[in-house]
This record gives sequence, structure tokens and C-alpha cells, in this order.
Amino acid sequence: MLRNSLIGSLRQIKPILCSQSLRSLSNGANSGLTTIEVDDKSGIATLSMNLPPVNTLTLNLMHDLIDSINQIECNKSRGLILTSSNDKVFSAGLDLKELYKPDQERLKEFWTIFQDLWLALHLCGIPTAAAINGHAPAAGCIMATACEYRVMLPDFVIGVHATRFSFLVSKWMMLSYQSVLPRRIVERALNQGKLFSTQEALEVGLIDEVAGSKKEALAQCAAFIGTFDKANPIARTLTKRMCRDSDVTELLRDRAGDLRACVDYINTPLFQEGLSAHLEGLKEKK
Ligand SMILES: CCCCC/C=C\CCCC/C=C/C(=O)SCCNC(=O)CCNC(=O)[C@H](O)C(C)(C)COP(=O)(O)OP(=O)(O)OC[C@H]1O[C@@H](n2cnc3c(N)ncnc32)[C@H](O)[C@@H]1OP(=O)(O)O
Repeated sequence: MLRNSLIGSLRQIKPILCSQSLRSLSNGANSGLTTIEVDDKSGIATLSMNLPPVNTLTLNLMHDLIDSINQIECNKSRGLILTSSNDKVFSAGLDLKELYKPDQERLKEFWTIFQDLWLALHLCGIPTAAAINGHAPAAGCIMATACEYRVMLPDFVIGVHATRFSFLVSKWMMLSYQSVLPRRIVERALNQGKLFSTQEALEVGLIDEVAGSKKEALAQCAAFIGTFDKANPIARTLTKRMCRDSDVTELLRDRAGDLRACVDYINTPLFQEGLSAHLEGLKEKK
């Protein structure tokens, strides 16, 4: 796929070899946890996460997201809008159950596919936008920041609150946050474990616009994608890649090292105790 070719050479355009027609998007071999709808008039693809109750990023959902992003790119859609079928939660972030007392091989697979998902979104050749129609904590926020534009509905929260339960983030996740927000705000927000309300997110620039409904959010994302109509698509893709090169290289230069550091940290008592308390807190909320 296009993304994989970039790992070898970030500056080169790989010819798109896919032969599917624009309207024939199907979910092929994936688990059906995502849906793709392509607007006939605009050619823009809406990619919805559909894993009840809260779109946690499980291995299967991440696999389906990557597969769908590749399909959308290969079918030469004009743009990609990432959203959720749930009307309260965009994504609750990584599946915490995968991190609690994990099987070591599965944990490696889990973290590697999370890296893959971030790369797929970050390097997607077509314009991307997130219609954030619900809460977007932690990796939900990181996925949104990997897109080029964010429109959010009122009365939800977004942010990386990892320190609240003794989690750390990898440097590439921090860089994603920092590509959208000024460094001093990221430093403070990460250290505080801050979740921004929709209004606060707009004020600091974590999101670009607020929408009154999901329909409006999708329209605002589509309008953003339309702003690239005058740009040559290949020049645009190369320019996007150039702009994102240093963040992506940070992960690509030592993916194995990142994996090792994460696995080591996740296995520490500090992490496991924090996670256990967090999982209890989620249960007690009921
Ligand atoms: C170099 C060193 C690097 C070290 C790296 C170390 C660590 C790696 C991690 C790095 C960063 C972390 C990334 C993440 O994404 S971790 C995930 C963080 N996410 C959360 O904490 C979100 C928790 N969830 C919520 O706050 C809420 O669920 C909500 C999203 C606001 C939605 O609220 P509501 O609609 O009221 O739903 P419920 O709370 O009732 O949830 C429904 C059921 O779903 C379960 N749930 C929720 N979130 C998760 C999750 N993330 N993973 C697994 N399960 C989740 C919840 O427990 C409910 O289950 P139940 O119905 O069985 O009780």
C-alpha cells in the first residue's frame, strides 16, 4: 500500500496500483468494524468507526481502520473524513484490557498495529479531516491530531490524560499533539493530564471548528477538503509528507526501540497499578 512505500522513501510517490473503481468500496477481509461511504457528488469518503460501546482501539478495530484507509487511498477518493457511528464517543482510545496483565506477544502485536495506524493516518496521501462527534480521550485524540483538520460537536472532551493513571506517551504521540498545539500548551496539558472541553479545545486550537450536529460537522470537514481543489494532488501529497517528515521519521528511525520501551513500561508495577485503579474507576462510575 501507499503508506508502506513511504517507509522506504518518504519523498517518493508510489503509483497507485489498485484497480477497484471509486464506488466499489467494500470492507473485504476486515472484521466489519468500520464502514466507508463515498459521496457520489464530492468523491469524499467518510470512514466510520463502529465498535460498540465506545470504539476502543482493539487489535481488530485498528486493523480495520488501516485496511479502510488503504482502500480509500487506493480508490482515489478526494478526501477522507474520520468519524464514529456512536453519537457520544468518537473513540475511547486504546483498549485498556489489552494493556492489563498482557500476554507479551499479543502486546507487541497490539503496539505495532497502533504504530501502523498512526502512520497510515499521518501519511495518508489524500486530505484528511476528523468529525469528532463524541468524546475523544487519549489515542482518540491522537488519531484526530493525525488528521489535517478537526471539527467537534459541543459538550464533549478531547485530550491526552495519560498521566492521570500513570501512563506515559511515546515521543511520536507527543509530536502529533505538538503538530497541532504550541509546545508550551502541550507540555502543560500532557503533564496535567488535561481533557479539554469542546470550547477549550477551540480556544487553544486543538480543534478548528465547532459544529451544531454531526451532519454539519461532516459538511464542514468536506468544505475543508474542498479547499485543496486548486492544488495538484501529487504536489499536495509530497508537500504534506515533507511537512510531516520529521514527526514520522521520529517513529520510523527506531520502531523496534519504541516497541521495547512501551512493552517494558507497560509491564512495570507503576503502570499496572495505575491501570487497575483506572479500570476500577470506570466500573464504579456506573
Ligand atoms: C516510552 C514509554 C512509552 C510508554 C507507553 C506507555 C503506555 C501506553 C499507553 C500510552 C497512551 C495511552 C493511550 C490510550 O488511549 S489508553 C486509553 C485511555 N482511555 C480512557 O481512559 C477512556 C476511558 N473511558 C472513558 O472515559 C469513558 O468510557 C468515555 C469514553 C468518556 C465514555 O463514557 P460512557 O459513554 O459513559 O461509557 P462507559 O464509561 O460506561 O464505558 C462503556 C464500557 O466501555 C468500557 N471502556 C471505556 N473505555 C475503555 C477503554 N479505553 N478500554 C477498554 N474498555 C473501555 C467501560 O469500562 C464500560 O465497560 P462495561 O460496560 O463493561 O462496564
